Amino acid sequence: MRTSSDGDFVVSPVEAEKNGGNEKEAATTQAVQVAVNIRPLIAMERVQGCKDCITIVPGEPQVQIGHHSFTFDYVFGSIALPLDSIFDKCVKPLVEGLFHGYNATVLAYGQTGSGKTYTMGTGYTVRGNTEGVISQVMETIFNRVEMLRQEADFQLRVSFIEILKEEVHDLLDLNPSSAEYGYMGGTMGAAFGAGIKGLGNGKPPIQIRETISGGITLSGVTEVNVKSLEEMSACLERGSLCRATGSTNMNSQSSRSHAIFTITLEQRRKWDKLEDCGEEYLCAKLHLVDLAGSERAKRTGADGARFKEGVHINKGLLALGNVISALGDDKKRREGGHVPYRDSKLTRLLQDSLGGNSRTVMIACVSPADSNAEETLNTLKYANRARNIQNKPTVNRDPMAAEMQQMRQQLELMQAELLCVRAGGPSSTEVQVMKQKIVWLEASNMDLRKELVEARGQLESLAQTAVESQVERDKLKLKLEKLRAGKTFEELDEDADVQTEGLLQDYVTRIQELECELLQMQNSRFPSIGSLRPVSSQSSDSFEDSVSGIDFGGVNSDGSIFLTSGDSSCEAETVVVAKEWGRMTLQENLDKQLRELNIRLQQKEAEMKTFERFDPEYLRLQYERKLEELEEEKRSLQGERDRLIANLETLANAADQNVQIVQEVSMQKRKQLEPHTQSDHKRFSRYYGRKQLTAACLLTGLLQISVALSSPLLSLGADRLEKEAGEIV
Ligand SMILES: Nc1ncnc2c1ncn2[C@@H]1O[C@H](COP(=O)(O)OP(=O)(O)OP(=O)(O)O)[C@@H](O)[C@H]1O
Repeated sequence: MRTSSDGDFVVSPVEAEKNGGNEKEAATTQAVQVAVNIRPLIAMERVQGCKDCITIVPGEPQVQIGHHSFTFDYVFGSIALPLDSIFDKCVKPLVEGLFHGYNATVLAYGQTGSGKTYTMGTGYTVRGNTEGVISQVMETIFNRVEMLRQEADFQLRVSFIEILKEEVHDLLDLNPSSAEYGYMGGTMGAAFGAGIKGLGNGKPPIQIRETISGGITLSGVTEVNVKSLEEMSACLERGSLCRATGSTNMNSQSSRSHAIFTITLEQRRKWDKLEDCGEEYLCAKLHLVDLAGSERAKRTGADGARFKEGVHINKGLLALGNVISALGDDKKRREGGHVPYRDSKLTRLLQDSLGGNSRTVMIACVSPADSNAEETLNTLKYANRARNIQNKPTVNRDPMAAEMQQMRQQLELMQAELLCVRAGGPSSTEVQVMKQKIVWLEASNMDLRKELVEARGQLESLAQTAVESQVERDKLKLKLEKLRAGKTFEELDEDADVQTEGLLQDYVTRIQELECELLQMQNSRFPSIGSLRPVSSQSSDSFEDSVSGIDFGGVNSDGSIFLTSGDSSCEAETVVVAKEWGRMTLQENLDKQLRELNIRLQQKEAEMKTFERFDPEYLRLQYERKLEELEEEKRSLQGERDRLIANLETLANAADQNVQIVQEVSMQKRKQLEPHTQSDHKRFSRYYGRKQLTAACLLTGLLQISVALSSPLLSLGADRLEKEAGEIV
């Protein structure tokens, strides 16, 4: 992992490979970055005639000391990168990461007097050194907060502690406990020590604790909420003044403790900006660590308290070195070897920063003086090992806060829905569901409508067939009436076209009238026919039997038919009545079918209206069932029609025989009447001729009905009968 040109962390292919090619792991594992900061020779060193013992490879982050060569992530100072670019190159990306929820640590390490405090700016005074990393961090954070104020609410807290002789001290506690008082060696301690002495506030000492998620926290530490750069700077200055410092031969103001200035950044995304990043609550910490410098008592000249401090400092740094070694050893790490974090308070506190949930940069501060060459070499070796440490920074979300946010979002959604419902509208989700349902229902409704139109078309076609049959029936009936009235076939043909047109126009009214008429005829004139009328299911045999059992009378003066028994001279009238009866039957059947079809059509329309309210799948099934029923009925009707045609054929055969009988009778009558007077003969011939004509016309009409019902067989019979009728005329 190295920084890209714009300062963001990137994973190098080598590191990805090191992580077993696991992209996800590679993306979340980052090595500790190490920068070497070579301060210039200070006045004291110059006075001592020290020489620069560090060589820098131009353009490369490489340093050489003696015959040792080291490569780091960055090298600052001397002819390398300018010192003031440390923040931009190393620390700024960490500050950016802080706003994305990543913990970060900047750790300054080095021998005493190597420039750690100077670099970090932990010895900050508002009027003093403002060039250190911390002051730039603070400035950058507040600039960024100002920039993002529209998107999120930020809360900043700072804490400042030092670890002195394995004790954690709160540098921001205005009322330190008596236990802490004794260690107040800094400016502040000197200033306020007398006032505080013996006035312990009973506050329990700061303790290092591990959270459930494995993070390290300090219980009992003072966290100051800061709202401005000034407030934060004041905290830094206050803590810096309280920090234990002391004068040694190596550094007139040597830090006698490890100091950790921690900035905690909490951010809550504003509701309307949540979509941008998807994170509602983030909390990250930036530890700015200024370690006490390693020292050699011989060189620092420390004795007494200073010596003891030095021992503790070195002890802590040794523990840190062991942790770095353990973490930096690939083999040990793979084997899950023990990392001695608990060996010191320093390592315990830096547990997250080294090998844990943090992005970490170590700034190894070194003196270029040849007098410090041995310590510098040790520092570089130490730093070089730290480069192998792999951290696993993760975005810090507060699970409780995330859950709270989820609930808050739900609440807001429900409130919005409630408002919407109160305003009379359904919820947005419901609207979506309803819209989809409407689209689907409209499509299925359209299909059903199409099917309905087709079904109506079929029904209309059937109705049209029935109408045509009825029209044909009317025409035949009219012809029959005209023949009865004494008109010839030629006269009938002349009138046919005009009358057909008229018949079609008056179809509906005429058919009703004719039906009534026929009914009246049945009831008043031919009561016995009622007993002969076959039902549609009656067999042709029974029908034939019924017909053969009738004795027909004759024709009344008005042309109507009457019944009598045993009069052979009226057999022609029998045929006429039989044909009339057959035609009536057919007519009635057709009427019945038409009525049934109309009823079914009405039922279907009613059903369709009902079905529109139901589930489309249910409608489809219902409709399929109905279609099957219709198909079945259609087949039944076709069977019925076939049976009727067969009946008519039988009737036609019977009529054929009757015509033959009529002819024979006619011949006999003619022979008998030959001797009578011419006038009688003419009258007699005219009378029988008219009857025969009537019979022939009826036969023709009857067979035309058959033609209308698509019976090719009867069509042939019709031609023959017509021909015969012509001969009779
Ligand atoms: N980059 C620099 N330019 C000029 N002077 C520097 C630089 N870095 C450090 N110094 C000077 O070197 C001296 C030692 O610096 P500093 O106190 O920061 O060292 P230190 O590593 O913190 O020492 P200790 O561990 O004893 O606290 C100081 O006088 C400081 O002003």
